[in-house]
Parts: sequence; structure tokens; C-alpha cells
Amino acid sequence: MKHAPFIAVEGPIGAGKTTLASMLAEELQLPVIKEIVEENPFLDKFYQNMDDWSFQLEMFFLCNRYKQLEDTVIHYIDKGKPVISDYHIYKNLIFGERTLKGTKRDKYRQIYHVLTDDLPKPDIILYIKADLDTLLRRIAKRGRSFEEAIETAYLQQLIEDYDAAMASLAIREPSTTILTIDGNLIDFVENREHFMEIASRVKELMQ
Ligand SMILES: Nc1ncnc2c1ncn2[C@@H]1O[C@H](COP(=O)(O)OP(=O)(O)OP(=O)(O)O)[C@@H](O)[C@H]1O
Ligand SMILES: Nc1nc(=O)c2ncn([C@H]3C[C@H](O)[C@@H](CO)O3)c2[nH]1
Repeated sequence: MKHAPFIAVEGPIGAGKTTLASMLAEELQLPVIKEIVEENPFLDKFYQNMDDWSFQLEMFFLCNRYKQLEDTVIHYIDKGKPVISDYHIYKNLIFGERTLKGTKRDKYRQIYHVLTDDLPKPDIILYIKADLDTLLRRIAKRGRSFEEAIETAYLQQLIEDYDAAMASLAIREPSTTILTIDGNLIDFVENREHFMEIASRVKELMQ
């Protein structure tokens, strides 16, 4: 890889994206971009009633991430500096396709493409896969009260949506390297060797 890489960590809710991105940033001495969660005024309402709140929520996430990615381009990518993010804006489409219906979904798709088609794609995506039991355990461990209302069927659906989206991305974006991490077997939090294995794979990819 000749230029400074743009690295994104992806995976369904609670997979460990923020945790892994922060650990890698420290180990590899990279700046880290984290998604904004606590200031989101719609998330709580959305988990109580998805049909009523999905459009507001998806638009809020999209605008926030668009701004964050614009800043990332200005401060890092255009200056040739490597950076790691705990999400990729592509996740908006994964969620939007799942939570929106009918004309709102059509409008959202169009807005998504207008905003993002010319933005840089990550060079490396670390895709953390995990099964439903693992995700439910981690979401419970984190203990955000508004996430108690997450339905298992929704989470299971997202696991499948992520798998399909990553498979399609691998075909459409051959310049993005996707490194899949089995989040059920590889415990980068408790097992230092597991973490160092991931860190050295990323270092190799950055060469
Ligand atoms: N490999 C792991 N082993 C044990 N616990 C983990 C592991 N990865 C993450 N956790 C824990 O699981 C919880 C969720 O992790 P984290 O917040 O990093 O997930 P996330 O993918 O960023 O979530 P979200 O999709 O909501 O942004 C945290 O409490 C974290 O400490
Ligand atoms: N509907 C929807 N669309 C998104 O783009 C999106 N991104 C994150 N989330 C939810 C997952 C966690 O609860 C919490 C923190 O990641 O926010 C989303 N929900």
C-alpha cells in the first residue's frame, strides 16, 4: 500500500468496533474517529417505535457521518495521514435498507448516493462478525438503557445484512481489503495474543 491508509472497523451492533478501533489506534499510533452516539436525540425513540422514527434517525446518522467523513478527508486523507474509524459511512445504507420502507427508503437511497458517491472509500475494512448470542451478551455488558429495547429479530437480521453487504462490497470495491475477524472465537479484549495477531495483520496490510 503506497499511500497512508484509511482504515474502518465494521460489524453489527455491539460487535466490538469502538473497542478494536481504539486498541489498534493506540498500538499503531494512529488517530481514531469514533461515531457520535450519546448526543443522538432519536435513538431512544427509535428503539421504542422503529416505524415512527426510522427516517429521522437514519437522516441524523447520515448527516453526522457525512460531516465527520468530510472532516476526516480534510484533516487526514488529503494530507496523506493514516487514520482509523470505528465505522464506515456504508453502514448507513445497511441500516437504512433495513429500517426504512417505500418512498422514504427510495428518497434515503438517493440522498445517500448523492452525498457519498464521491467520498473516499476505506483501503482496509476490519469486519467483526459475531453471532446473536455474542452480540446480545456484549450489548448487555455495555448496559446502554435504550438498547434494552433492541429486538433479537432485528439484530439477527442485521447480522445477515452485514454479511451480504460485505460480500457485495468485496466484489464492487476490489481496492478495499476486507479482513474478517471471527468475534466469537477471537477475543481481542481478554486475549493479548489475539489482539497482537490482528495488529500485525493490519501492519502488514499497511506496508
Ligand atoms: N472481544 C471482546 N470480548 C469481550 N468483550 C468485548 C469484546 N469486544 C467488545 N467487548 C465489549 O462489548 C461491548 C460492546 O463493544 P463496543 O462498544 O466496542 O461495540 P461496537 O461494535 O462499537 O458497538 P456499536 O455498534 O453499538 O457502536 C463493550 O462493553 C466492550 O467492552
Ligand atoms: N438505525 C440505525 N442506523 C444507523 O445508521 C446506526 N448506526 C448506529 N446505530 C445504533 C446501533 C447502536 O444501538 C448505537 C451505537 O452504534 O446506534 C444505528 N441505528
